[in-house]
Amino acid sequence: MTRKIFFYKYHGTGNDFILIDNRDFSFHIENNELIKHLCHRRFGIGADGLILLENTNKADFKMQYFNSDGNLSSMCGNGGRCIVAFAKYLGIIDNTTQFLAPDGMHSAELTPSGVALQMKDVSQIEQVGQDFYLDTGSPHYVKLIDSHENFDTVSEGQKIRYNNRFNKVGTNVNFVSVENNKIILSTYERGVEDETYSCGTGTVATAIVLGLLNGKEEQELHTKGGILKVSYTKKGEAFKNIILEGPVEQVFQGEILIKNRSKQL
Ligand SMILES: N[C@@H](CCC[C@H](N)C(=O)O)C(=O)O
Repeated sequence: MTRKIFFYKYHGTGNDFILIDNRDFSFHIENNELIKHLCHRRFGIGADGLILLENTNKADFKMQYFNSDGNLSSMCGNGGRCIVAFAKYLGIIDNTTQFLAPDGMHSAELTPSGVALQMKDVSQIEQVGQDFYLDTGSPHYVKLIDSHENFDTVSEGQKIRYNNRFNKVGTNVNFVSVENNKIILSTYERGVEDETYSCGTGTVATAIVLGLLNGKEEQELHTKGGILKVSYTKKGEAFKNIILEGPVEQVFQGEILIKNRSKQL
């Protein structure tokens, strides 16, 4: 028998996601093969990840995030911005919200230019040679490079993501250059195992690293899929009140046909 599940497709600066209203818990999160299939760009809908909006008694809603490999993962900044717009679309929230995400509670608001999302405070930043490693809700390695011209983010990203240190748990890898006064960022994402057009937690990690070096508390970063703004307050060693802001867009609605593909659904 074929079952149908309604889905929505959103992107935040080109980081694209399948969103499902799972307040009735009818979509089973153990179904990693189905999630992987839905995210497949040839055989499925195609997306960098899948996000479930669920009920919780602790906040307006709960966000569950899966990478396109089908596995439940840590925080997704662009996905967090998309789910806020989705909650507004569903009439769950008005213009401000508190919601529960994989790394804890977040507050967010809809702004004229999209969604501004408060990210978790960051105080531990490890220097690795000339590079940096930090957790902004998800783990991020940040490397400063001279230029993105002829730079291969996938192969350079894989060298770090699969090195002895990160091979098992993985890391996202960000490359940043400053060209013509523009901050240009590219990201190799674990769990997608490819370059994505933008990564919210990676943009925050990169802005923090740049903030350590240039002292600025507000920066605009250019990703492949658009511009994201990051601001924060630096208190001693800690970066607090971190806000990630940028556009989000609902681009599709449709029905997923479940043809006995999965035992759980
Ligand atoms: N695209 C995301 C990051 C998603 C999580 C990442 N792939 C991981 O598993 O660490 C973002 O916008 O932050």
